[in-house]
Amino acid sequence: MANNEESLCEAARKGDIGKLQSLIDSGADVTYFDKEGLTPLMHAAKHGHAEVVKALLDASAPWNALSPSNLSAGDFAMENGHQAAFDILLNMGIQAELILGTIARKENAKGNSNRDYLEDRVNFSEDKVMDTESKAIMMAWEKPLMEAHAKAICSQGGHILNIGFGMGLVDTAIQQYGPTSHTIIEAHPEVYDRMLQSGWGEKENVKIIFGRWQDVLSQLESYDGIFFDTYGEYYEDMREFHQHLPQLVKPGGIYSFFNGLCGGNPFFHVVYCQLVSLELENLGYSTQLIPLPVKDCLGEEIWEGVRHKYWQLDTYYLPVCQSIDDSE
Ligand SMILES: C[S@@+](CC[C@H](N)C(=O)[O-])C[C@H]1O[C@@H](n2cnc3c(N)ncnc32)[C@H](O)[C@@H]1O
Repeated sequence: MANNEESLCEAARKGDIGKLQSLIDSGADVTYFDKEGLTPLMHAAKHGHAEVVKALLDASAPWNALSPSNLSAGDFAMENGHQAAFDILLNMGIQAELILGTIARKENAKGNSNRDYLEDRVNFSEDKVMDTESKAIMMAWEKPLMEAHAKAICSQGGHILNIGFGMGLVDTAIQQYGPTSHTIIEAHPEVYDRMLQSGWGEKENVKIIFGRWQDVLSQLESYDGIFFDTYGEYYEDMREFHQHLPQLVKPGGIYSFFNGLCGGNPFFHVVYCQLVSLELENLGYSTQLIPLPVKDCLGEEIWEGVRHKYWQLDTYYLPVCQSIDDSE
């Protein structure tokens, strides 16, 4: 059973491109998982056979299939330091996601992706805010990251916009820079009530706008610093927000966002970091990704009672985006 496919895996392991190609031509299944749960593409990537990786991708081998330990071919290439194979897989991932994005835009369900979340209850505790499915909306371990984001977007002073209040960590840090104005958009009624109860409505330089950012765009001005960190939305929603940056960011202004993109898989995270940088570049923004080590703030106990571990990587890449015209 599956003799051709076992031979395909073997040819991929050995880098035998001739054998591999003839197996593909005779109809061997490139989507096959062997008894270890690995695909021919994973074997080729693990051993750094770039030519074989390319041939398998050309034959429609899935670039994003996962092994039982949740690793993709790109992760195997990355772990083993095979740059050429890694580059081919990275390129493939970016192209595939660009196409997916185009399809998503065409099928756009009119941007109501987190309607259920916004109508549901929210549980607040000292170290996290959770939804009713025990998924974390925001967690206290992110505090140093939020402080670093605040520092980046407040570096020009002036008028600051934050989208998504959560635990108010980034907003507390923004206040420490004494901005001229500090606008906060928050869409969840319970988070909004809590903001008011804790005095955010009385701060002199703070303006709170209640609603989804999509619905309140007409109330916005332009800002020296903007931070975007919502919950329950898709990459496509953030991409839609990015289309508004030219109107929202003042000349010389800084934009940043919570970079939790594919935070559960190292290779997919690299794909999305590159993808978002590329898409921002097409809008006229350069993106610097500043590495911040996070391993030390992430003990296993942090995730107790949390259903989805949304971050599993050792380094956080904090994006700092600026108009390309400003940085020239
Ligand atoms: C991850 S939390 C933000 C955490 C925040 N950066 C902090 O430092 O605590 C996301 C917040 O965005 C809000 N939110 C979700 N979708 C939104 C939308 N479309 N517009 C505005 N706020 C939204 C959620 O209710 C939640 O309070």
